Amino acid sequence: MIELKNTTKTYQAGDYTVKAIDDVSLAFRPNEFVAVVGESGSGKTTLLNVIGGLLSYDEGEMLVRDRSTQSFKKTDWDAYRNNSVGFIFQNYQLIPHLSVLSNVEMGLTLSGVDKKTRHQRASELLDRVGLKAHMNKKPSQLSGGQMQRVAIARALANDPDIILADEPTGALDSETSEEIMSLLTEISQDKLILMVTHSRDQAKRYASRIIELKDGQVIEDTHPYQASSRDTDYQLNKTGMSFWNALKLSGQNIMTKKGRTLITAVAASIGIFGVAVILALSNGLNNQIANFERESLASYPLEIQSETVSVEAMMSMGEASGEEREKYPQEQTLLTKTFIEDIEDMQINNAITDDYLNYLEDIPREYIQAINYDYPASLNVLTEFDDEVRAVDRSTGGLETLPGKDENEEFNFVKSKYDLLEGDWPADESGLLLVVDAYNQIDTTVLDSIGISYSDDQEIDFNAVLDKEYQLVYQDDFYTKEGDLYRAPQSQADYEEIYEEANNLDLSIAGVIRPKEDSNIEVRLGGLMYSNQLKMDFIAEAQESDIVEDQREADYHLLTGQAFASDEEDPAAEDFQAPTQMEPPAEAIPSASGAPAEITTPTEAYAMTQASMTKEEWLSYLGDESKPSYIAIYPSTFDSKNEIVTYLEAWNEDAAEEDQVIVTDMAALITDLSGGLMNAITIALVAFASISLVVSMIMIGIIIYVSVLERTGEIGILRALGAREKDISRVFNAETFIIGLSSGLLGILFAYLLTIPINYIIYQLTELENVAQLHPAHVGALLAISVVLTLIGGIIPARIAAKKDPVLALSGQ
Ligand SMILES: Nc1ncnc2c1ncn2[C@@H]1O[C@H](COP(=O)(O)OP(=O)(O)OP(=O)(O)O)[C@@H](O)[C@H]1O
Repeated sequence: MIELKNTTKTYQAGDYTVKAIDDVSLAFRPNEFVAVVGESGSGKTTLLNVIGGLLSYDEGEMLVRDRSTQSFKKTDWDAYRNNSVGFIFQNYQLIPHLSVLSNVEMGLTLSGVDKKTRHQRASELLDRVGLKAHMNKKPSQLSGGQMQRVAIARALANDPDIILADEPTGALDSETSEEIMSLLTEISQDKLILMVTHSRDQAKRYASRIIELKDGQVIEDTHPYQASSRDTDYQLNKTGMSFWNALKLSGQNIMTKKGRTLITAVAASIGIFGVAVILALSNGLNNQIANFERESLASYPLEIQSETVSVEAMMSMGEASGEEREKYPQEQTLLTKTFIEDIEDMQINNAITDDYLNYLEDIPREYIQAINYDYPASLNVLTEFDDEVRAVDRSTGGLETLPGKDENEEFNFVKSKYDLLEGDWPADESGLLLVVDAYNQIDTTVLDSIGISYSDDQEIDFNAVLDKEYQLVYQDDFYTKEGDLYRAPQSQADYEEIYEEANNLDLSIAGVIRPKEDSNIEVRLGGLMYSNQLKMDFIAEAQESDIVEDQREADYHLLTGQAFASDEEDPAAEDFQAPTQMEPPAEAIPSASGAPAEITTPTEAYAMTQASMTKEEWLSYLGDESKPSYIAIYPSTFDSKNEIVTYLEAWNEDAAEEDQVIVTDMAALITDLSGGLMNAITIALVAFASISLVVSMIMIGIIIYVSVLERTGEIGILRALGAREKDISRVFNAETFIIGLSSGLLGILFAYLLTIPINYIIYQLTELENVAQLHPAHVGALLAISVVLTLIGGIIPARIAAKKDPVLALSGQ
């Protein structure tokens, strides 16, 4: 059955070594009751543990059913203990948090026997040791003798070949001892029993063979045996514990320390709780921002300008040129950069061709609220003010076209976005609208320009400005031919004269309007708005005018007689205009009825005679250009804007590079900024809260280590029953898993509960509803993070547990 050949086991204790078993050769019969006796320290327990596979021998050989164990790997020893050996200890070694039945079943569980068979076999054995009625009790509810019977039943569960009993009656009174001994005698009918005992009497009474040890050597053997039979078909059935069983085992263990586990889980949940609250808030705020954008930014148009400089290019103006340069250097040296030389490359010339305009016309109408076209032509609008006639100065504000291709469209738009405070909506193009801001204000500079008198302490009645008159003067009347040149009006007398021209179109203020409360249109200065049709008519007239027809022919400026600036001019030349002048920023936000910076006053008209002007620019200014220089597309909804963007991008995909048109999306720019900021704040806060996750992780590690210390005995028993090292770490990983999952769930629960008062407070402060919202994806991720982090925290203690020496573990070390 079992055979030791010159087996030696040496303990290394500090400097000196102890040969606990010294060159022992013994063979055992398949069924006999062997008592091992000897003085204390003679090596009895060591012999038992070597035979039981709990200790490895150093020299010699051990055969199991004639098979050498020298080639046994760790897991083979585990399987050997599980399949072939049953242990009975002096102090019973039952797992306290499992029922009697589960204790008996454990060995079967480890060898993968199914639940039903397990249950049947365990109850049979409990019946055999007379404890069937107690099988659902916990070990602590039994007497010593009863506990030892449970241990015997457990030792028999896997039907092993060998039962190893180390002083099985050492803790029992004599009467109970006798009962246990008769039970063992009965078992020895068909099994090998090796029993360590201090009592020679007991050995003589029950054992069929007595082996006496002294200093690790056999000094007496009453019934020696020579192994003869050859039995070589010994097969090991590998053991293992499924994660589910580990979970059940640890779950039952945790049930014995509910309070502590709960406190641990609560403490560990703080990190998850913090991150969950931050994510809930940032998720909610992002939703709020998205909603806000949907509602408000829908009114921002998509803009197309004939000439534009990309935002990125503008931003690069103050930055280092080329390679990385140090900011605020110490060196007393001057460095060069070539921003202005490079600006030409940064400038985008959008080819607004007829084809492109037609393409814009084909945008499905349901996507669009209005399209606003602005032309470079400048209207000559005059008005009377303090008995003087003056031109309305568009550079300081006052005149803007209404968005919309035709009257229908522009009035739909303006009516949906503005309230009419006084007067009527214009009946035709001669009607102007006076725009005030949310406080009913108009800037004084604008009032000066559009000729409305005011004094600081006096409010102007809306009725006083209604019907105020203006004159639109056509080019033929505005510019007078003098010889080869033309003259722009300069004196008060000139203005008074042209103000009375019969051809002039009479304009008047038809109504006063203000942006609706929910329109999100911000009026900056206030001023006048006129219909698109008015400008189209003016342009049509201008194209037939003398000055335009003559200017087309002439190569010099008809006001000054001087040559024009060339189109191919070197941009680095001295009269280069800074990009801010190329594209007045006011035009970027056309809804702010402010100051589209086109030039109409005498002084500024004079500026148009500057040498920097090209012929083309001057002609456009006069009105010889029917293509818009600026287009604003107002989407009907936030979603339809994306449709429009897709539609416009399709044009660029098909077009050659020079025909591509860059569309500016101010709203997207704002969105990117705000979204990015929100994400940055979230990341910072989550990183902060994650510190507590790390703290939790360390805490879990410590708690699991404490659990390892407490469950040391259990580790020993499980190992004796055949559990692999892997199964032991699995048991503790299961424990961390339970703690991690519960702390994650608790953290989420607390975070969810906290969102209720948070939302209440935010609502009281801002009237924003349900800002803090936990996203299901975040919940899932946080639970996973909680479990993974605690598992990481538990790895080291679980490894310590797995590496524990089973013999030491059994003695509680
Ligand atoms: N883990 C160990 N490390 C070092 N020495 C050990 C260890 N375990 C046992 N020994 C030594 O090995 C020898 C045999 O010990 P063992 O426990 O086998 O004796 P025993 O006969 O079972 O004693 P007892 O009857 O007191 O239980 C003793 O000298 C003991 O001190």
